[in-house]
Amino acid sequence: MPKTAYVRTKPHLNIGTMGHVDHGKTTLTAAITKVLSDRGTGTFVPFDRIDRAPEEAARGITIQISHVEYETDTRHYAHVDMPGHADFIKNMVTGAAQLDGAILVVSALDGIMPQTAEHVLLAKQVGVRHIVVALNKADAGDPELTDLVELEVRELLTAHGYDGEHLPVVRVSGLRALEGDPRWTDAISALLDAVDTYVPVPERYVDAPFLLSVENVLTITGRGTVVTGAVERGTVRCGDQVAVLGGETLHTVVTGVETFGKPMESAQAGDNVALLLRGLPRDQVRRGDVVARPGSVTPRHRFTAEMYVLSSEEGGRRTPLSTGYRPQFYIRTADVVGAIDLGERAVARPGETVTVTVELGRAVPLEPSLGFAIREGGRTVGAGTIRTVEG
Ligand SMILES: Nc1nc2c(ncn2[C@@H]2O[C@H](COP(=O)(O)OP(=O)(O)OP(=O)(O)O)[C@@H](O)[C@H]2O)c(=O)[nH]1
Ligand SMILES: [Mg+2]
Repeated sequence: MPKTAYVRTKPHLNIGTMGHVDHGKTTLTAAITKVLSDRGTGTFVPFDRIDRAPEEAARGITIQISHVEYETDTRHYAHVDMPGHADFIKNMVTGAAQLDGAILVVSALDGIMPQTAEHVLLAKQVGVRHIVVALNKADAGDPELTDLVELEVRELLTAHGYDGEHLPVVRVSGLRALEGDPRWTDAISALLDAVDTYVPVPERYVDAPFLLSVENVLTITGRGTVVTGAVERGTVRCGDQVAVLGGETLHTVVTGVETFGKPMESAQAGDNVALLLRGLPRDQVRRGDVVARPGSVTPRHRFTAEMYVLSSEEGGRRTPLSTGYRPQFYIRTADVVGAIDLGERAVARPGETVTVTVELGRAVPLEPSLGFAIREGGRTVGAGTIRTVEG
């Protein structure tokens, strides 16, 4: 079946909803697509199409459950609504989401809750530079209480290094907007205007060698193996030779490039894409592998980094960690065990920033200024930035 090609007419940005469980992220995401489909620049994606498991999505090669796409007058957006708290953590710390900006959803009825704070902290650590706040459920909240919630949210954001005083806070009701109530569809438009104006178009490294960190691997019957993810840098087009860096380095050719089910002539840094790879067996590539221009990156085991150890209030450890500690490292979309060496320092206490040397259990492409998070027993206990790569 012929498909309409993707035509790049507006800058593309990646945004997403974050916030405490049940504060209305998915409802708001659905409401945004509804308002934009009424304006004629998007397709309505109902709640239950956003909130579902990836295996259930069988259409096209780019379906990623939690991604929806839409356009405002000035931009094309890929919007990721992470289905649950665990997915949020995973996507944020691995950089899979690669958000240029985020919509922090806070229920006007409940105010700041533990995951509100945790998501703000993580967003800051993974380099999300711009946050717009949606005070959701404003239809049901008392306006004075909502004022207090707004103050509280602004303070939280300021405490984490965001411009809490000035950043946009918009009162919305995802639920009422979905029902078509004009007061609340207008509020969604106001939220989108705030995102359009407050989140700048980021600098894209389109001239750098191509690199994509694999988020998902799919098999399309009759076509082959497809990898999905966000292009971190460079450009890629059909016919390009690429290296797949995982266990061992494999060489292949890109035979299809799509975004949201539409073929593209060329994808560039920032785009969410699916790449069809020639003759690559499904079991030869997995989440966390890197697809890159051949010769442009080398997998490595060892690096030094500055690392922040989360305090227990931030959901981190209560006890210090010491040399020999072996947490899971989340680097791009990869998840790999690594041993920490603190050098002359005996221990690192929660709340401290330390310099560490890390030896990973498996080689992955590394480079200075790349971010990572460390997790143990299902929670994030630290986050850092690579300073030097050693071998
Ligand atoms: N009154 C009111 N209720 C809302 C609004 N938005 C969402 N809700 C309700 O809040 C509940 C949670 O909404 P979701 O959109 O699933 O929340 P979520 O943040 O995506 O939840 P998780 O993905 O589980 O973290 C549902 O029962 C919604 O109907 C709103 O604007 N007003
Ligand atoms: Mg949800």
